[in-house]
Amino acid sequence: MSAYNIVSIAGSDPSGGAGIQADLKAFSAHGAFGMTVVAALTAQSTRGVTGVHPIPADFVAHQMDTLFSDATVHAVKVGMLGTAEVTEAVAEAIGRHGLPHVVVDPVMVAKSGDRLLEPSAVDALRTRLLPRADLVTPNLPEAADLLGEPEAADLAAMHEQALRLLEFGPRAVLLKGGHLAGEDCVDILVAQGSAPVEFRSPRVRTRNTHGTGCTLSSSIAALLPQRPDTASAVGDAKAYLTEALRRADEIDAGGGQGPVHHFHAWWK
Ligand SMILES: Nc1ncnc2c1ncn2[C@@H]1O[C@H](COP(=O)(O)OP(=O)(O)O)[C@@H](O)[C@H]1O
Ligand SMILES: Cc1ncc(COP(=O)(O)OP(=O)(O)O)c(N)n1
Repeated sequence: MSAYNIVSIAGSDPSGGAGIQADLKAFSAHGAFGMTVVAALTAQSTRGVTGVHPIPADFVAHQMDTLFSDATVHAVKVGMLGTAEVTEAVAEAIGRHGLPHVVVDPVMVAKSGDRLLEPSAVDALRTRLLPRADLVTPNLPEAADLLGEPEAADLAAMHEQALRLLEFGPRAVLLKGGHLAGEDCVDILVAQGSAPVEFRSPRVRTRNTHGTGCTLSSSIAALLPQRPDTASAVGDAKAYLTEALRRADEIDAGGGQGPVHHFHAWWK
């Protein structure tokens, strides 16, 4: 019997590399039982997003209420929400159900450049959802958008922005540095009352980085109930992701930017 039920509240990526499909794979890879609340549909392949179809906010809330009135949930990962209405409904239901270990990946734009959150929803994300998050995991463009300032260009600026993001109310911020140039990919974890922690991994030279943010945040959500603290969950999740990137070229899911290898530890 699996000890942990982890829920992904996120969008669907039919190509399987990001969104709820990636989240379920990452949950499973970490020995957790995955559940989903579908918050948006996309038409998407490794070459990009060709369409977004929102789910009515009341039906997203209905999925949450139905699931949480039955199952015990040990952690939650929130990803693509698409609209302000869905963002508000998810934030409200998280509060109403008192969900534990809430990891928010504030998905705004895919690596292909396609917009996944309508611009008018950024305020709801900032003011309604972030205060309910135990951990928020923006990449550099998302952090800049949330703060309304230019993207951090070095580690010092990343530290400053991570601390300013804490002021929106999450208990911790993991600012991801994959978009900075350099031999290493460095992410910074800050939390109220503790010293910042840097997580550094060698940059893997692969084109197949689709879904790295989804995979990292869902791995952290799966590990939080299994680890003594957030830093330990982040460190183990990043090590898993780095290996998934090293083995990414073994998967052939299309002709564009492909997925990471979620099951690198099992498939020989
Ligand atoms: N080529 C790479 N090699 C190793 N780690 C990477 C690589 N690209 C991104 N990462 C790591 O993947 C995670 C997500 O990356 P990032 O690109 O910053 O966010 P997103 O996928 O949301 O755009 C971070 O831990 C980052 O350091
Ligand atoms: C449905 C869906 N959700 C999220 C994303 C973005 O995922 P992310 O992990 O940030 O990866 P990239 O798109 O940046 O490669 C998505 N594309 N689709």
